[in-house]
Amino acid sequence: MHPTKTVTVPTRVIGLISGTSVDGIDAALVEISGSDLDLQVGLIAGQTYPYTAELREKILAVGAGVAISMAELAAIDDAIASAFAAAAKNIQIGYQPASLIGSHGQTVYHRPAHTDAPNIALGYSMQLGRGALIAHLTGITTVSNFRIADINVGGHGAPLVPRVDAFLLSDSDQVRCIQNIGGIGNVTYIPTRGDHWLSQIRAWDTGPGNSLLDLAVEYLTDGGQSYDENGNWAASGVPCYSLVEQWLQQDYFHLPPPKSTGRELFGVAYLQQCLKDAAPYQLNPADLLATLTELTVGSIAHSYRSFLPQMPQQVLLCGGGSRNLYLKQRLQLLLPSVSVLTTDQVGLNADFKEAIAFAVLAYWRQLGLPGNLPSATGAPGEILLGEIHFPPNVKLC
Ligand SMILES: Nc1ncnc2c1ncn2[C@@H]1O[C@H](COP(=O)(O)OP(=O)(O)OP(=O)(O)O)[C@@H](O)[C@H]1O
Ligand SMILES: CC(=O)N[C@H]1[C@@H]2OC[C@@H](O2)[C@@H](O)[C@@H]1O[C@H](C)C(=O)O
Repeated sequence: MHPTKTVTVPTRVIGLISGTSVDGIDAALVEISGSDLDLQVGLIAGQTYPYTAELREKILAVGAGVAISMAELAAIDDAIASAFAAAAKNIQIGYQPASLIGSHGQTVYHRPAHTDAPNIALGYSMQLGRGALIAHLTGITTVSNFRIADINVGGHGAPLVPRVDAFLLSDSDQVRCIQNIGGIGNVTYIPTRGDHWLSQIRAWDTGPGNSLLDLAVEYLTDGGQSYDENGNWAASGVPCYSLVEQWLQQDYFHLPPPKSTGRELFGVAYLQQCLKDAAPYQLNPADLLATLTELTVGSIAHSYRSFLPQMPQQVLLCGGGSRNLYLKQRLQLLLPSVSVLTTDQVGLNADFKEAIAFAVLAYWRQLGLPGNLPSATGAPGEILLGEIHFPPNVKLC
């Protein structure tokens, strides 16, 4: 795993992703130069484009296992691609246009190898919003379907952001953990830059981020609210530690990395079980939210203690959960020796980091550079990620 020296010219790229919260499309218009240790990314514009309520509901239903026909699947795939293409067009308004798009798409299913299908050697992960249609609608070369190459060689295909974290957020003095708190949480542990630092990086999905909290808020408000702004509601409650301890016994938290997960595990059925477990304690809504927050931060702290080679000096939060002040405060209490900050505080936008990462992954694909980190995904080696789709105006030969 040797950093390479590739001569590059600054490239304007759009990164697109809708994550496991299914709250909308994060779009980042960036200017990228360099390749690895000299990688530089300037964020020109970042915007979230919410899905229509109808499309969001369909996506959540498909993700939750509701049966649909192949024709309906194709229609959802194309509706997502059209929404992604519209986001890509919109983010460029008023700026020099981009020459490349990196689109993660929308995950609707993720099954790591040997989970629920012990005899199948390869995992399965499905992201909708086909890149070919995005390229067709925008006229811009589009890289998509990033996870499949890693999965095809036996990796989890997730998390994929760690290699980007490594080159944008490593430091010569500080050992860092980059902790994303989206629907699902994931960490990238980065030792200080030095000999073999890249091969010493560790990364995995820590478990629930906001997924259970959001579902609980929706349940408690009868669909009136979709999340707990700043964690204010949870902050007015008291966590039930016996429940948190009970929930932390769950297998996933004890599985050694590399590991990945999704709403298939930490989704509606999981929350229903949590509500059943909580019934004897007669928690009020605020206590329930405080307890679920404690599960998120407890699972993060537990996984650091169990699986990191050493505690970091800094944890840099990103993703929507980094705005949840109560959650951040609770995490700081559980990690007293660590400074809990956000990636904003070291110059990388915490809301658009994932979108930026998929712009970088597309750029690396175009340069012929690998995008995965084998220590993060469990793949046997580095590999090129993403399928390239050319727009109709490009001469193919
Ligand atoms: N001000 C806020 N206060 C509390 N929570 C917030 C705030 N803003 C966003 N969030 C939480 O962040 C979530 C969205 O986070 P994000 O967009 O990072 O998730 P995602 O990218 O969909 O997920 P993943 O990273 O798992 O793919 C919201 O659903 C909400 O729970
Ligand atoms: C299958 C899938 O979409 N996984 C997401 C999810 O959301 C957070 C966590 O679980 C992470 O593993 C991944 O996304 C980021 C962008 C990644 O691949 O690094």
